[in-house]
Amino acid sequence: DLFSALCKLQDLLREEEKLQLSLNRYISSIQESGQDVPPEILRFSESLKIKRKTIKDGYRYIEHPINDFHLLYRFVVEWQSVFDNIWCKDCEDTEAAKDFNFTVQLVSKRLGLWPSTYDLDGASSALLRLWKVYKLDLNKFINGIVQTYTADQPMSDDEVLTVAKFADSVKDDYSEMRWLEALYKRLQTRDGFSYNQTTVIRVARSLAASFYKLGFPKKGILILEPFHSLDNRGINRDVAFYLSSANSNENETIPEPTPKDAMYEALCREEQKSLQELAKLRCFLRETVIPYYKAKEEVVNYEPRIAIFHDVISPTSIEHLKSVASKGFTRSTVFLENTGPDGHVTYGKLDNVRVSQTSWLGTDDYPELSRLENRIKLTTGLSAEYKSVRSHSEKFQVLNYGVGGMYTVHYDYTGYMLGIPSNPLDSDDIRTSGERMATWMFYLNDVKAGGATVFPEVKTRIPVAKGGAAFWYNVRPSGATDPRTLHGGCPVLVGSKWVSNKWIREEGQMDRRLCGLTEDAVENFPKI
Ligand SMILES: O=C(O)CCC(=O)C(=O)O
Ligand SMILES: [Fe+2]
Repeated sequence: DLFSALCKLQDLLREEEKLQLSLNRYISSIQESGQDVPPEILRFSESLKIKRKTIKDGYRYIEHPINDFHLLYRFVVEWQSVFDNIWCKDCEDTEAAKDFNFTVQLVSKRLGLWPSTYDLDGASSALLRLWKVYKLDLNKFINGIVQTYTADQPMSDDEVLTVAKFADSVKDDYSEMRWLEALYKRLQTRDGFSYNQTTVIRVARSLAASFYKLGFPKKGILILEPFHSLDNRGINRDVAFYLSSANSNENETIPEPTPKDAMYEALCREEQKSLQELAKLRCFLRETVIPYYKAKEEVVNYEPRIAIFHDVISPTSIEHLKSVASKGFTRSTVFLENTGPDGHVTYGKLDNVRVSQTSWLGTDDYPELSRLENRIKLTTGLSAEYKSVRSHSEKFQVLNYGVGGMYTVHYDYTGYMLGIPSNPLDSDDIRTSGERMATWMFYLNDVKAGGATVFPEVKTRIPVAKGGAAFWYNVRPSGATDPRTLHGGCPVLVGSKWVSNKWIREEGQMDRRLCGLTEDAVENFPKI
């Protein structure tokens, strides 16, 4: 979906300006010829004027989840209905309509794919995810408020209903109820609220139905009570139905479902280590082979050791990485076997567990990146040299997550050890390089809210800090994979997130990391 693809949203924002200009031309030429413009088109054009006026900085606009939702909603629902209105299949198009349709076709060509309901579903799913993971106040969220960041407009009633309907479609009854409830509350506090308004009735009935679905018919009856005097047939029927299934021992509160990855989500919100454990963590200046260079190491977990190295990449290198990576972005895949309908097996597939854009950069194409490889070697003692066969490391993988972008918990190791037949479809460089022994991950920007890297098995959290890097071993000194390294990237709440992975392989580390004498040997790190 487009929701978390930053550059795609920027394209939409830019192309919308062209559509807007063209629509204005269409309206004035219809008016000049003395005809009437359909009122719904005039209404849309007026509201668009107001919405687009506040977009001064397009980049800042799409950093907010509610703005992103607005943008996609406009394309999938509102613009679509304008097109349907102006485009006339069986009649002779007027010059004005022809001109407008021509612009639409041009824009459509430039965008490649027009945003679809699939993308809007992705956007709804992202809003639900952010609300749940960060336990956002829903009344504020639908009004566009996330911490100190406010969207240009609150969500419209129809937009909130879209998210509730999506929750219903994926059988997330609890979320559907909460979103309808928040909308109903908002309607109640609005000037001119009245029980006989069609929107109010519609939302109240949907809310009552969702209470019923959750097994709380009495709450449904209570919601519909103020509407009794209307003597509305539909409402009366609903109430009679809920009455027939109500029983006296209905609970007061509706239990909130527990999430599948509760520790991941808790860590995304805040650190979960006890104060005693936190008190033992230390920062070190780690000696390197260069006498005057000591690496700033902050230990965030001892067993297994997970560290942040601060200030290991300069702003210039960061800009360079980002700019070359942007040219080659594709939607990230995960390393999964995927059997097609014809039985043909491919590796890597699109999946909602990993929502980001990816680009691979090697020293074969960008020799200047060897300086960064040297920096990693200097700091970790491991060789990060990229080679076309028996490589010591993989290419730099640059990732860009937009709002809602994330990577659910996973292991970085592949299960392919040195000397063991590996994925035959891997390229020569890494097929011959063994396991992903260690992960080095540069943080290339600051994220306004969200986006931490978290390790649920060891209750460890790495907040994003530009210019730093995270480092840990995915295998023990013996070479056994270490499941305690389970980790994930938290959803971006506001802003965007840029990181670059460098996976260090077994090959080439022979005399750099000692294997120890026992199966469970650990490195002799300084300990507190
Ligand atoms: O973005 C993050 O914080 C984690 C990324 C990650 O774990 C990966 O790309 O393997
Ligand atoms: Fe990872």
